[in-house]
Amino acid sequence: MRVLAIGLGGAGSRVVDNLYNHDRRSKVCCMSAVAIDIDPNCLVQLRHLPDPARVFFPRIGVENTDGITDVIDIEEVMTRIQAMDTLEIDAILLCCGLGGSVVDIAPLIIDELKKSYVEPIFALAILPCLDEGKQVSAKAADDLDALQELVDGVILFDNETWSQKIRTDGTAEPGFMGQLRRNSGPSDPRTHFNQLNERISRQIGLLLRAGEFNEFGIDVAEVVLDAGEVLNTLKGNGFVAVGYAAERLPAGWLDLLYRRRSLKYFIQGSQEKAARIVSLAKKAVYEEVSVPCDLTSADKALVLIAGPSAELSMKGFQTVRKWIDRNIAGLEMRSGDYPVKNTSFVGIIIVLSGLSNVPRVEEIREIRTEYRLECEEERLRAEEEERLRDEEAAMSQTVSGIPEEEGIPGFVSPLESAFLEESEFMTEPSTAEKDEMIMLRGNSRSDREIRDDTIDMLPKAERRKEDGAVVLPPKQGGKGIDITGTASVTSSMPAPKNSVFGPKGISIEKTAPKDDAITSSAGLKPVQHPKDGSLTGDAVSIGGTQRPSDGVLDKPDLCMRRGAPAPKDALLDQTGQRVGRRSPRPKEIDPSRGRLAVIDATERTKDRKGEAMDDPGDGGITWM
Ligand SMILES: Nc1nc2c(ncn2[C@@H]2O[C@H](COP(=O)(O)OP(=O)(O)OP(=O)(O)O)[C@@H](O)[C@H]2O)c(=O)[nH]1
Repeated sequence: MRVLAIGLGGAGSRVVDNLYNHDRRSKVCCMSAVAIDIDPNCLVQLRHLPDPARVFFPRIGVENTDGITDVIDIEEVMTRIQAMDTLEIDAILLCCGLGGSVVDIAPLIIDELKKSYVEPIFALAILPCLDEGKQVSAKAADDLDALQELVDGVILFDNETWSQKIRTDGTAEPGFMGQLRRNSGPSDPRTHFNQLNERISRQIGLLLRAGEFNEFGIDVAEVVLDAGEVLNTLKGNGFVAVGYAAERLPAGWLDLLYRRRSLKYFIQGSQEKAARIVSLAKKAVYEEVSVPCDLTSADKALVLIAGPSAELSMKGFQTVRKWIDRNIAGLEMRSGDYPVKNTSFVGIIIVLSGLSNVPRVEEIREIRTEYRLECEEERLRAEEEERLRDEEAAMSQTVSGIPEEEGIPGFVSPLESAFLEESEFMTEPSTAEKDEMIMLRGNSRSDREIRDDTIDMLPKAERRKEDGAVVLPPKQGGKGIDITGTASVTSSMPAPKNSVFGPKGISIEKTAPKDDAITSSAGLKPVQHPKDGSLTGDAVSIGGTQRPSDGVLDKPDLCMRRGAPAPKDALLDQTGQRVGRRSPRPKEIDPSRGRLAVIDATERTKDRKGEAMDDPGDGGITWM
């Protein structure tokens, strides 16, 4: 049949070059060929294709091979193809190495070819070797899937199988040449590819020439196999395997004379010929097939025997036909002979088409699945590492005091938190706490009466309602807590060491009491945990939860000390005064700090002024 062969990339170009050579050597000349590549070296090294058939697209401005479709101009490719002699072609054959980069343009070219040609398009797809890596195999599986959808049939050739076979055959070869090959070690890639391409050209080339003949080398066939039958076998969108086996005929004049003379030898000879065809057929299917496959999974088959017409045993041919016909899954079975005059070889081609069980295809698909999983794992691992790095960076920033990035929560341990809080507390002005206390102060105003009645230790006449003392709102369902009473006891003593009365007066919040009734104000702290001995007396019971009835407290002469045991504090004992009496102001502490109201700086100023003006002689105890 007449074929337009298009080679894509390095592999495709070399294969087409070799096919072209076989076609020209057979003098059948049924092939037009073109090679497309982005590697100039590859095109230059082709040995048989004419220069116009080599189409080169320089990779200019494209960094990686992902943009191969940008490098190769499909319109230019189509122009070059249409300029060739393609008028009488029966089919288009696209040759490419799967897993490469140039094969990526195959779908685009096929689309364009379908617009211009009605002839069937087949692909000759070369599967990569396993040692080329999982990525190449995975891409090969993708390429294969893409091609299978677009073309009428995919002829598979497995580099892995044939590379191993060539190595084994080379080392097993007897004689001097075999010894030479064994000593020379592994062949270089170019020689190795040439050997592979030679195999491809024999298998596919002979098939393409079936039905074609020339006046010099080809006899008339007994069972003619025309191009249409070959094409019908290949069609069907399935995978195609081509088995090819050949044997050199015994040579020499003596053998020829002996055969002509002896009837016995003639009978033996015809059996040998039939047996040769059968053994060649088995070899073609089981050993020399382009891709190992399951014969019984084939949908269609074609048998073609070739050689000198005298050597083509019709008996053997029929036996092979029956054998294939019985074993394939489908019903389509075609066969023919291809007599060649001037050859010393007998060969057979068996085409198995519509294959559903090709182990190597399954293998590269499994490799693809594995590879994708590995890529996914790799991606997840990279993301996890990235996340951990970010977290570590955020933590180190937090620890070193660098503000965290917005939106990224940082983790601070309780110890660090306390440390930071302490630092802030020691350095910041107490404005925030003052605000909070101002709010409490509002509450205290509303309860001032209660406070005054509860803990007044001074003569009532001397007490002012506007003395600025703060009283917490009464605990729900019960008793009001008098901060003033509490504080008054404390303030009568020298400033306690407790941090509650730290220099800034803010430590109240830091040592917040546990009692839920006083969570809104830290001012109760000194009452609950007094460290000063003076707090063990009357003042504690006053500032505590015991609330006397209003009627009792309204008595003007009521003095808490009278009902309580004498305080143990030596200071109080010495003075012999009532607790409620003003004591000298401690020098080191601003007297106003004894009151909760002093937290607010402005209020404190006002209060100080108010005290100075309105309440100058309260005896000292109201300063707190
Ligand atoms: N049978 C055979 N296979 C080949 C040959 N050259 C390469 N291959 C195989 O084909 C696959 C694709 O290789 P190439 O066709 O050279 O790749 P490309 O499309 O030119 O693109 P690059 O990946 O850039 O080289 C490789 O993985 C090989 O397995 C060759 O000459 N003969």
